[in-house]
Amino acid sequence: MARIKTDLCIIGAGSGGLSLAAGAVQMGARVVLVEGHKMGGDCLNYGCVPSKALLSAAHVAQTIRAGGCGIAGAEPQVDYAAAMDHVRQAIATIEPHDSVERFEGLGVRVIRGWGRFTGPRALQVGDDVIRARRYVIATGSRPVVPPIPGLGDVPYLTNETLFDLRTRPDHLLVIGGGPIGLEMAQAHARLGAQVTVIEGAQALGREDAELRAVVLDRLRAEGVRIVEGAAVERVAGTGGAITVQTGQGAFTGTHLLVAVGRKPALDQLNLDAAGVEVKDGRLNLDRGLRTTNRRIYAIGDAAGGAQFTHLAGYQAGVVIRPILLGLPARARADHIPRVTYTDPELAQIGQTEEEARAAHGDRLTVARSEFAGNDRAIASGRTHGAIKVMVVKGRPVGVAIAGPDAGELMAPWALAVANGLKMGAVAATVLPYPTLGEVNKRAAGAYFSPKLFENPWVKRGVRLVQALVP
Ligand SMILES: Cc1cc2nc3c(=O)[nH]c(=O)nc-3n(C[C@H](O)[C@H](O)[C@H](O)COP(=O)(O)OP(=O)(O)OC[C@H]3O[C@@H](n4cnc5c(N)ncnc54)[C@H](O)[C@@H]3O)c2cc1C
Ligand SMILES: NC(=O)c1ccc[n+]([C@@H]2O[C@H](COP(=O)([O-])OP(=O)(O)OC[C@H]3O[C@@H](n4cnc5c(N)ncnc54)[C@H](O)[C@@H]3O)[C@@H](O)[C@H]2O)c1
Repeated sequence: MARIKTDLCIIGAGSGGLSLAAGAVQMGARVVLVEGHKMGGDCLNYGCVPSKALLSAAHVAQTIRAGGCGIAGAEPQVDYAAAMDHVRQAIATIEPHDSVERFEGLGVRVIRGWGRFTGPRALQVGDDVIRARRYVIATGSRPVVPPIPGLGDVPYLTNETLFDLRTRPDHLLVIGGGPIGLEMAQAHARLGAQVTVIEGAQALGREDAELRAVVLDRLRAEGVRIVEGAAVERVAGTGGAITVQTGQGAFTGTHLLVAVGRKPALDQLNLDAAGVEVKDGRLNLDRGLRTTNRRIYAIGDAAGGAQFTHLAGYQAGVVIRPILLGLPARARADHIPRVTYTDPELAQIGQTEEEARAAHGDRLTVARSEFAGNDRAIASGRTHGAIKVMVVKGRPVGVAIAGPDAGELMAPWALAVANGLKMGAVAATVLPYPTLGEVNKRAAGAYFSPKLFENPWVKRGVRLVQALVP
């Protein structure tokens, strides 16, 4: 048995743990990183990377199928196993960046095994006991498996097994119309599968109602069946013929994907022994992401908030301040963007129109711009969608974009919201023509144009100057 003393022990080598380990060791701390399964965690192995790689394969198929700009469409020859090879290739290309070798090269001590607290300052991994000045729980999340009668008896998929498929499902049933469900629904439909999404409430229910509809309409137009308000009553069948019985009828498919959310992975940590309080499956954290044990912090999906790789990375930057430098830190949430990578993409930062209206009432102005009015979108035949900017006292409090490259278009708004910039900062930019990015400037312009063009004082002033100034 080895007794290891260190400054910082990070449990989980996923998006959050790796960011923190790389930052902390390069700033001079002694760092131990504990990983029980695959380096890179969910994002690399079962999440962002495989899902975006499969969506890209599906995008190629759809581009061929749809044609456009004067080019006739044709049914693409889809080799599902080859598309999954592309997924594997994408993972393999990124893998070295997250590998044990790279992190050991940086000076991190990487220990492979599952970590379990045996006391307030002791973590056991196999035969090793780690005594650290500070610990960070970065153990991610696991798929929620809802207590649906019969589910345990059918061979269902989750994001952890979906990317192992080598043969395209003939008919994929998806329970859950969140980002996982819809991204994978569109990917599979474009690769030639029949797809039915069964959603208990509203698909993409947290998103801006108007722009959510833009995405759902497109998916439906491409043949994805989306049944909303369908409470699942039971599941039955065998591989190849699985039936999901809902309040809205029964749906039978060949495969079933369960995508109804993910819960923090805390079970294995024996948190009681460490004096870390957990309530309803969530850690009790202060605003600086510290648990009820002052030596233990949590970041990423394990922290129990929104679940995004960039959020985990941001939170790594938050906890590094108190842990390494003894400085106070507070985690913000208002400036974290999110994107659902369907086509069109749906991107959001801050408040949706509904949330902003509830919070700010008449003080809210919604400035908008349509892709149909953007010259680049017109030239490339991708005119579906719009941007809405929720503005209070001249500052954006929320931005929602549905349309081509919506995620990329969020960049200036992420800058504005993070730094408290006013609409004038976006309106004052000069952007290359023709770019999709001009929708952002157009939306900012739309905020100012009533103030400028519908203002009688401005008109009077202009008339006066024209009459009096020689
Ligand atoms: C299908 C899918 C698509 C997604 N797409 C996106 C996207 O496009 N953009 C985005 O921002 N986010 C996306 N996400 C979310 C993103 O993957 C997560 O938010 C992110 O991975 C969280 O990082 P993390 O470090 O908290 O956890 P993880 O990356 O999951 O890492 C946790 C690690 O901890 C390890 N671990 C757990 N318990 C222990 C223990 N006791 N001891 C040792 N090790 C342990 C695990 O093995 C794992 O490697 C997606 C998720 C899914 C499922
Ligand atoms: N592009 C991205 O950033 C991205 C992509 C995928 C996943 N993620 C993250 O991963 C996490 C998990 O994603 P997700 O889509 O599984 O979860 P989610 O919680 O976002 O969506 C789950 C959906 O399933 C529905 N649902 C729940 N129980 C149900 C039931 N019994 N029957 C029918 N419908 C039911 C919910 O109403 C909800 O619409 C999310 O936090 C998400 O942010 C992010």
